[in-house]
Amino acid sequence: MASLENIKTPADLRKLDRSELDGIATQLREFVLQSVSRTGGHLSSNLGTVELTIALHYVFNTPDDRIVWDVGHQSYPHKILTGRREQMSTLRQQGGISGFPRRCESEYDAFGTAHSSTSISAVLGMAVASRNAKRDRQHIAVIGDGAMTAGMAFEALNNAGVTPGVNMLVILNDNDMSISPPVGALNRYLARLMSGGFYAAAKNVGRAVLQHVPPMLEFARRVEGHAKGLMSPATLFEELGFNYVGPIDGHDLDALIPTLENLKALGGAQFLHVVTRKGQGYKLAEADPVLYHGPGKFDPSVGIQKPKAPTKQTFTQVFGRWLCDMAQSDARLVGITPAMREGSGMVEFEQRFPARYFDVGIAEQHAVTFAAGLACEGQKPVVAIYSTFLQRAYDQLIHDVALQDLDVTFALDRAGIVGADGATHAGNYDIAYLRCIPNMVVATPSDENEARLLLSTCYQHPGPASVRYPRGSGSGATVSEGLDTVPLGKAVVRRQGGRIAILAFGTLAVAAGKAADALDATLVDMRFVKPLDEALLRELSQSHQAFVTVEEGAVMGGAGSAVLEFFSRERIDRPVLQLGLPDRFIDHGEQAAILAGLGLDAEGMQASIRAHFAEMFNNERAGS
Ligand SMILES: Cc1ncc(C[n+]2csc(CCOP(=O)(O)OP(=O)(O)O)c2C)c(N)n1
Ligand SMILES: CC(=O)[C@@H](O)[C@H](O)COP(=O)(O)O
Ligand SMILES: [Mg+2]
Repeated sequence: MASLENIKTPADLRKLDRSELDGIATQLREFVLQSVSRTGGHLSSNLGTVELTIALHYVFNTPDDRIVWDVGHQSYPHKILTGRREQMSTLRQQGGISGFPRRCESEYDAFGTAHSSTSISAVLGMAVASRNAKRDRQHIAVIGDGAMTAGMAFEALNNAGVTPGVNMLVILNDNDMSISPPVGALNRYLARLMSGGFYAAAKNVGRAVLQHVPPMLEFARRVEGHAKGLMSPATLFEELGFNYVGPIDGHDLDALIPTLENLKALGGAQFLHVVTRKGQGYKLAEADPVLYHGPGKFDPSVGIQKPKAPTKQTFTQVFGRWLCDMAQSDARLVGITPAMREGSGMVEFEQRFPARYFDVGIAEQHAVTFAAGLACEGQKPVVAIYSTFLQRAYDQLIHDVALQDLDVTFALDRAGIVGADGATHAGNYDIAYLRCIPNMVVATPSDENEARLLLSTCYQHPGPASVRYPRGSGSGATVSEGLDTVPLGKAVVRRQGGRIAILAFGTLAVAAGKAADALDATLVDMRFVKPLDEALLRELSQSHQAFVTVEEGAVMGGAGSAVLEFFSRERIDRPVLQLGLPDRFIDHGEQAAILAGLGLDAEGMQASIRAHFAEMFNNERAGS
């Protein structure tokens, strides 16, 4: 039997006989399961793409032919077949391989992905470049039914369908799931494509043709004609200019391989609809693909277990509870998520307030403008969104919400370092990209209780407002039950100290507090980046010689910059040390370790402050 261990590159795979591939698929699936159970990572989607990955590398001449994995969270089988099997034990850990495709990691990773729905645009760009260079190669986008709901995917299809002379194949990997169950009219349309016995018949297209292998072009025409003959009327994708084939069974190599060979021979703009199951081959994941979408480490023989001891409440949970409480007290509240119900803590809200819950699909831009429309008519929308994904909706935030001063609350989860997902998902830029927008309130809670207070405060503010909080939990502060608010733009002095004032924006306040204790510095929980508590800053500048700003966000343009701008405007001549995230992308790893590595733990802050203000500390020592 052919062994997975002997496949160092796809060329080794291509040397195998077709009959050996089923054995490889079994080993590959088992390897994915065992490996992810030891490292944590995206499981269900990868179990679902085992056969598709084998078929693609078997049929196409990778890496010369380009494969772009949309989102890329389903690319582990691809990593394993392209020389990274042994490195899978380092997946998503500091110094290890990424959980997503990266051009710098392998020549087989044709394009870096992680934010969804970019694959068709990227592949079209590559296909046009190849056409212009008269290079004969294939360009393949593998995109899930969830990722297909984003506007960007349709922008690309719209463009591709009328672009002449491009060799591109879009493979829709339809598992009838996003992270949570799929939503929207497109999902209903895809379900219709599979109804009425059509899918059952189409499933056998490849197998039937394999039995009498005709010359390639004849074969191609027959498969094409057969699949199309089953379709009436033309699919949406045909109307957009693609040659649509499918749906076919994405776990059946006898269907996949001849169909891909056929499409390869045809060239042009091809669209293949493949049906897979999320979690395929691992019963627990098949039964609950949501739970197994992105698990931590677990024992595959028993599956994911509930923690025995109570765990600290996460910021996501604090938000979820607050949302339900506020919805209970204010009938105008509506909650919006762009396809991140679980991750954003909205499961209970959906159950309790189904008519006020909106999962709009992977459609961040639409989510924000949809909220703007709701706000125009007196509803109070809360958009729950990861900091990194709000980047997608920046123009909507400015043009549709802030410019019209609409009452929309943004609950920004995963602000700052996110850990295992790495640079693509890091929420490092929201302070910088939000604080420059007129009308926008930017709140940075320092702990879980502050998060609740600031959510209520921002919600009651009659204009656009954002509250940012990180992945996981904070100090573990007890969270009050009420819906109290705090004065907008007012900071709180948590510790009165000597010559240095540390201004903390957000959850790094805890580490900053320890540094303040050690240095006998003043500690201020700033609460808001905007409006900035200018009165307090003016006052502190009278009594302190130096300032330190601390934030888990990009230093450039961040909260520290806001303080410096204010000092400059007011001609306040005090040195300011800005502590925060440097001007480079920060790779995956464990959150606390990354922060410590950047000098953003208590010891690191202390050391930076001592070094930066060495003269002051030396004089102090000399004077005492
Ligand atoms: C722009 C953007 N929004 C949200 C996400 C979070 N996200 C990652 S995977 C996923 C679901 C994707 O569904 P699908 O494409 O069908 O792939 P499947 O998980 O079913 O394999 C979502 C919402 C993302 N990666 N990018
Ligand atoms: C691939 C993707 O974008 C999501 O699955 C993401 O990895 C979820 O991150 P959290 O685990 O922080 O919810
Ligand atoms: Mg899907």
